[in-house]
Amino acid sequence: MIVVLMGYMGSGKSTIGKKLATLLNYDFLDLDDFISENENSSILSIFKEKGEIYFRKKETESLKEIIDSKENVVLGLGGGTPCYGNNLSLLKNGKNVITFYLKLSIKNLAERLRTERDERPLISHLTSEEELLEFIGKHLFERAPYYSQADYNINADDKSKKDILENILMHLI
Ligand SMILES: Nc1ncnc2c1ncn2[C@@H]1O[C@H](COP(=O)(O)OP(=O)(O)O)[C@@H](O)[C@H]1O
Ligand SMILES: O=C(O)C1=C[C@@H](OP(=O)(O)O)[C@@H](O)[C@H](O)C1
Ligand SMILES: [Mg+2]
Repeated sequence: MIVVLMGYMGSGKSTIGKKLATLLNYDFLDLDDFISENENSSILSIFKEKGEIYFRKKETESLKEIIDSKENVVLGLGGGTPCYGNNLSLLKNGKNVITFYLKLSIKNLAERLRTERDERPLISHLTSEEELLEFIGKHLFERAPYYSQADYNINADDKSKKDILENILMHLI
């Protein structure tokens, strides 16, 4: 089985994904890290030096490779992954792929991302709190229709990591 976590930047895909993998005794794969390692470059540098279109191409190629070749892994996507190209179809049609959307409010996301903008090229330029809130609001409105097609929507707003993990595990066991 491939357990996939999707959701907006800062929703906890990487953090929860690692813990979930440990609990399931699966390997954890973070799509961003997979791309970074293959490209020998940080996500921020890939965006800066090669541009977002290049990143999106690598993102789709990497997703395909993982879905075709891995088993018993938890996969944390990037925030944009389900919203580009045929990525969502790859996930929905993948054999033994189960998808979870970590769903958080704009307010919760902004609180987390306020201190974590530097490594995230799409928001690193936003300086004021109002700008960040406005950006997330519009962006999430565009992306939510993709995220909500996950097999399970997990309410992660104000929830502890433990609560979120229990909720996910409930659907897996
Ligand atoms: N349930 C939670 N409660 C509080 N903070 C959390 C929770 N889940 C994740 N975080 C924190 O939110 C930040 C973003 O998490 P991260 O896993 O990097 O998100 P993503 O990979 O979805 O962008 C990190 O600082 C992480 O420690
Ligand atoms: O939302 C996005 O389009 C992106 C989210 C990032 O991953 P996280 O969601 O882990 O921050 C990373 O893939 C890249 O910066 C683009
Ligand atoms: Mg991440």
